[in-house]
Amino acid sequence: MRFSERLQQQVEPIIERIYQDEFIQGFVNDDISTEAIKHYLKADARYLNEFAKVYALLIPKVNSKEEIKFLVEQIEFASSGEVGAHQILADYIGEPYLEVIKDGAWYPTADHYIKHMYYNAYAHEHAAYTIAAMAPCPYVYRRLAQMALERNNFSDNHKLKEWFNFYLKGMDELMVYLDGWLNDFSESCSEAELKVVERNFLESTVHERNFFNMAFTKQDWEFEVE
Ligand SMILES: Cc1ncc(CN)c(N)n1
Repeated sequence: MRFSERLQQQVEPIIERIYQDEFIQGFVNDDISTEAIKHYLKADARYLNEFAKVYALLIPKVNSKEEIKFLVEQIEFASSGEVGAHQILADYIGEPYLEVIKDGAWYPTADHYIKHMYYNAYAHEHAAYTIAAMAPCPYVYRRLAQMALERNNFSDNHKLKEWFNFYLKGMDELMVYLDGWLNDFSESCSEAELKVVERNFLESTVHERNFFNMAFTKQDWEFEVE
């Protein structure tokens, strides 16, 4: 079994838990609170902006023109293309997207997650450490979309079906690339290095779960600012 497949098998129980948690069940049942969606959008708009910048940090770590082009395309997608998925949620709650995200914030869980990626980008020269921390981002969303669309027969009136469709279609090429990088690394690195990379993937999958729960519970910092 290839390394990427082993990782994906390992995180399947975590993704099943994410699917069963209140946030995604709210999407499946087309019944999620406006406040939870707003919290998610405020956090995710910031997260995707930084996620795009983490891709930029990978450019000096790769060599071929093709890899550079791929990273540039992903910067474009994370910073602009994925707004399409956010727009579906803004339409669902009937509020203008830019208004919702204008006072976005780094809530504790989102903050922890993005720092996990930045740490790996700066602490390790090889791109695989960062890629392993980033790969659950598209992988978990595509898997959730597959689960939701396979397990439910959504009616044409289901308002959040489009959100699942967005992530079902858009992630394939990206996953082929990320898996390829991880598999190449796994063939040349030591056991100890592989353990760190594996852990990064697992930790980010847990971060994905925490991020949805952060939105559902409207998590915030517990201190007052003057
Ligand atoms: C936190 C998070 N993780 C993943 C995705 C899907 N790219 C996202 N928009 N936000």
